[in-house]
Amino acid sequence: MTAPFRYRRLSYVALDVSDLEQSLGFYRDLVGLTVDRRHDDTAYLRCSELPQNLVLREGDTPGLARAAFELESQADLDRAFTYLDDEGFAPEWLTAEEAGELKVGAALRFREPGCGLHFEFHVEPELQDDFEAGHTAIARLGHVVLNVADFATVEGSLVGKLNFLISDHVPGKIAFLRAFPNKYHHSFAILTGPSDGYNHVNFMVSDIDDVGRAINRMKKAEVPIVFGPGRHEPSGSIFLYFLDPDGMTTEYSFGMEEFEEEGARPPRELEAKPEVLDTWGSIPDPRFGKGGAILAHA
Ligand SMILES: CC(C)c1ccc(C(=O)O)c(O)c1O
Ligand SMILES: [Fe+2]
Repeated sequence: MTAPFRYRRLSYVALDVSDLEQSLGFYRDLVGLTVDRRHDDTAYLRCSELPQNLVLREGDTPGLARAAFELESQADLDRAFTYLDDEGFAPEWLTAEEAGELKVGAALRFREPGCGLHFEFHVEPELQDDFEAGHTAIARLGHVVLNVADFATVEGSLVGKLNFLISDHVPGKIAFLRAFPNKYHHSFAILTGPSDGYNHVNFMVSDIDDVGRAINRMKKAEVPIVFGPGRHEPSGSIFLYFLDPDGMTTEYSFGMEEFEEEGARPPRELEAKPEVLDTWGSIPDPRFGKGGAILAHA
């Protein structure tokens, strides 16, 4: 462990979409998120007690604008700022107004140079303890995945500098990363690809029936299902992937391996073969994980 800060969890992801009304309808009515609030061209949706798990903004290019992680304390955030600055990540504090819009106590942002993604670290999100799920028992925002052209550099930065631990990997091709000391098998993953891009966002559901019901709901709404249902070997989860109105991929998954902070098993080296991605034998549609850029702006 090199960096002097501890993650609490993946808090939210921000996507630019081509048509806010259309995407809002998709993530609310089909994925099952709740719209918490809207300001101008931006909507804040949630599936948990956090003030947002997905931020949607209308923009010219659909894609991933940022991934936001909650750190354990203000002291972690302060140490992270100094460390990131020293390491050349050029972090910037959000203004009080921006942090207020996000309903967090304080926040910083920086751009990871290897993949170009903006990361946000924040603390003290305003929690709504009586939050109730909609038609789907989404437990939490699970993970976000990127396609990266320079896999070794990005993996080196995330693991060597930003406190992610490898839970499992296909060496040089896929890395499933947990945000230490968060217990979930992965909150972030990278796949090698010809160019940098957004692969998918995942929501973890707490009932296997939510996956089954989603198959029929998506089919009825003519939403393309692009992979699954199946079971991932790495995390052990049952999954389903489908496309949003801009062709960006969303995953539902049920179940995931958890790790203790101390004494966790070492990372496994997995083979680069289709059965690792789905032990039930389905094959991804060519559109899986292809829609959406990693955006130059946060
Ligand atoms: C097919 C993608 C890259 C994938 C593979 C495995 C898991 C898992 O073990 O949970 C995922 O979540 C994935 O998105
Ligand atoms: Fe996933």
